[in-house]
Amino acid sequence: NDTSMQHRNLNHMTREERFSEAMRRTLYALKVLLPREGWTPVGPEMKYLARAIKEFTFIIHAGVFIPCIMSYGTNEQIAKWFPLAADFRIIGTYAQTELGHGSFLRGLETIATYDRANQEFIINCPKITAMKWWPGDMGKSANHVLLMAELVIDGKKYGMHGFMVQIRDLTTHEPLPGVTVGDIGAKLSFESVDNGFLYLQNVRIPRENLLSKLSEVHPDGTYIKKGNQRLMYGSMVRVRVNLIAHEIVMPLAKACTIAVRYSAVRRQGLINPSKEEVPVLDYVAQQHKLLPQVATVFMAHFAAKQLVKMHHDYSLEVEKGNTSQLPELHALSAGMKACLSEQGAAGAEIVRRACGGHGYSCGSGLPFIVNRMLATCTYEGENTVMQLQCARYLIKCADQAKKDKLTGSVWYLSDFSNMSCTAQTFGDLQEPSVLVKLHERRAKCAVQHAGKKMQNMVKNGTPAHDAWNMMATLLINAARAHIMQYVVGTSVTYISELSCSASLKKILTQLCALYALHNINSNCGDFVKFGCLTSAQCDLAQEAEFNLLKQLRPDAVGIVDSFDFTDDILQSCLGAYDGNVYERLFEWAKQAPMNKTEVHQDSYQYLQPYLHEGRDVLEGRGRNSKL
Ligand SMILES: CCCCCCCCCCC/C=C/C(=O)SCCNC(=O)CCNC(=O)[C@H](O)C(C)(C)COP(=O)(O)OP(=O)(O)OC[C@H]1O[C@@H](n2cnc3c(N)ncnc32)[C@H](O)[C@@H]1OP(=O)(O)O
Ligand SMILES: Cc1cc2nc3c(=O)[nH]c(=O)nc-3n(C[C@H](O)[C@H](O)[C@H](O)COP(=O)(O)OP(=O)(O)OC[C@H]3O[C@@H](n4cnc5c(N)ncnc54)[C@H](O)[C@@H]3O)c2cc1C
Repeated sequence: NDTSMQHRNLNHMTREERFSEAMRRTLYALKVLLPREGWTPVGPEMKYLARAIKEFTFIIHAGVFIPCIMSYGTNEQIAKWFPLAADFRIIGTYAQTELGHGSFLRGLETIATYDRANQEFIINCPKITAMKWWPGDMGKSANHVLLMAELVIDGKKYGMHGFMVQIRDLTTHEPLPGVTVGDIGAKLSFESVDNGFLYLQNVRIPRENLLSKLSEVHPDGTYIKKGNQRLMYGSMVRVRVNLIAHEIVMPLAKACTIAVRYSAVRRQGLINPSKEEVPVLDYVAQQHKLLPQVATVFMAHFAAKQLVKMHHDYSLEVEKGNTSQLPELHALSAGMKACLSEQGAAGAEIVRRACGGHGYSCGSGLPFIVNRMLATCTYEGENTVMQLQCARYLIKCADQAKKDKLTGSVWYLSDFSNMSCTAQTFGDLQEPSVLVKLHERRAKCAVQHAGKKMQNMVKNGTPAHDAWNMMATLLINAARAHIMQYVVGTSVTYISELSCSASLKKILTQLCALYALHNINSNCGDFVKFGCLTSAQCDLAQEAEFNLLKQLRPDAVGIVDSFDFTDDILQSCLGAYDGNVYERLFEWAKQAPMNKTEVHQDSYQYLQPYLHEGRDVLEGRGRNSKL
């Protein structure tokens, strides 16, 4: 309720106004509202902010830069930089992606060469493709970067390492010598974020600025490895784990809230010709668009909670020196980020489109959400690349399953029990245990199918890397199937263990079944091809989904109300709690800058001459037509 936190109408602001407004609001929130004993920029308050502020700055500073200091810094380096970063006395970003490389990290070209005589690293972008490009907060805000660069000592390359590099003067904010930095220009979304470019030319930093938890360089240039070098990729794992809740579940919940509320208000057309116009939410076609997306919000939320717990437990083990969980966590986080961002972004567009013309208006709040969710499919690991990383792990596990009993998220790959489905009615197919088994079997068959195809190609003389490349689409499907069985399985377990009222558990169970059935019906080719379902059972699966839509329709608005977004957070004329859609749309449109004058001044410049001529024609005064 603090007016300083209330959103102004972002759609009627320029990009620079939005950049300034987001910075003002974020700093106000962080500096005024939140500091409490033990506050940290990655604590629960940040989660509140991520929910409450439609556009805020310093996402990378708080969500990536600071956690990286904790992950890659020694205790001394943490003691030095964490307090400065937590109090915003330094503003940082995570500068890894380059103009020429983002996915293939071994191809990064920025070099950090050790200068033994001066005990410094010389940072250099040897050519334009080495320039850092995309990091958030880097164009105009950050004065430091956590620079990911190839470490070179005496001409020998040691791979990607993290370096703390100051890029702007802490007083004047001017770029330092050797630093060319700026904003990369307009993007599909994240208008308020200054994603930037950074060209470093022979910038010198002290030896102590190599973040040295995992490796260090002694004054004489001796390189010491201190841990599993794959932990150098740990920041990306953490962000992939965290972004699911904040950048996928939360925005999709907002979009569903808007679309379901609007669909309950919007009357359009007739179902029974003898009755009055119906709310579009009464159309089964509309329920089929909206309710599976509502279900996705809950299931992705439950699965993300499990992943966050797994990441937390893994982090505790890493502190003890045990990194054995890293391969599974990497595969799961990469796969979850890719598959849920794909589902979430597609789902947000489905519900936007379900709102007709007003869903195309920025006043609905939906285009903002859709465009922003599209970015989740690219950043923090482009989805295709992430799905292939997940598949790489699955293929290895499938081989291992032939001789070992697997555990963890891949346990089903060594489950050779009879998994045939005996469902005879659509009710049988709404049973959580049946749905879990179906998803496990489909995933196991998809992984084995891709693996078998590649093995056969290699047996016939195809090089393994070519077989991998040619079967990539099957591998990606296997990764998706694996994640779907993980989401369904963890959600069923989570709901069964949830202590809540029977009526709430019934609704959550129905939503879980809806999510699973919608996934089956959207991928029934796999389920039939792998013998999981007969054609007749596929019909029952569709019947089961339609039955759940009917059961959930009466509670649809109550379910999205439970997300408890305020009108200020939603910023939507269609999704406001009072349902006064038309009055809100009209008021919103009238505030558009285009309407600040009755006649737009450019009309006088370009249109007026023709208007006069038009009047002459209308009043019978001919004119020499030159047309
Ligand atoms: C309150 C805060 C809320 C959070 C809100 C967040 C908002 C987000 C805003 C947006 C921020 C965006 C930031 C960015 O985009 S940062 C840049 C992200 N970039 C990437 O993700 C790059 C993706 N590419 C890679 O990770 C690697 O290049 C790739 C893994 C694809 C390949 O690496 P490499 O060639 O070195 O490895 P291989 O494929 O050959 O595999 C080698 C082995 O290493 C294992 N591996 C790979 N990655 C990891 C990892 N991350 N962790 C652990 N292990 C890993 C891989 O499995 C191989 O193992 P095996 O040999 O055993 O199979
Ligand atoms: C909004 C936003 C914010 C970002 N913030 C940051 C940030 O703060 N810090 C940072 O360092 N970076 C950031 N990035 C950059 C982001 O991490 C990269 O864009 C991402 O990693 C993808 O890399 P790329 O852009 O080089 O695409 P590429 O890797 O070039 O991908 C291009 C295409 O090639 C395909 N492809 C690539 N490799 C393979 C493969 N092995 N197999 C099959 N297909 C492949 C991809 O699937 C894709 O379709 C941000 C990007 C965006 C959009």
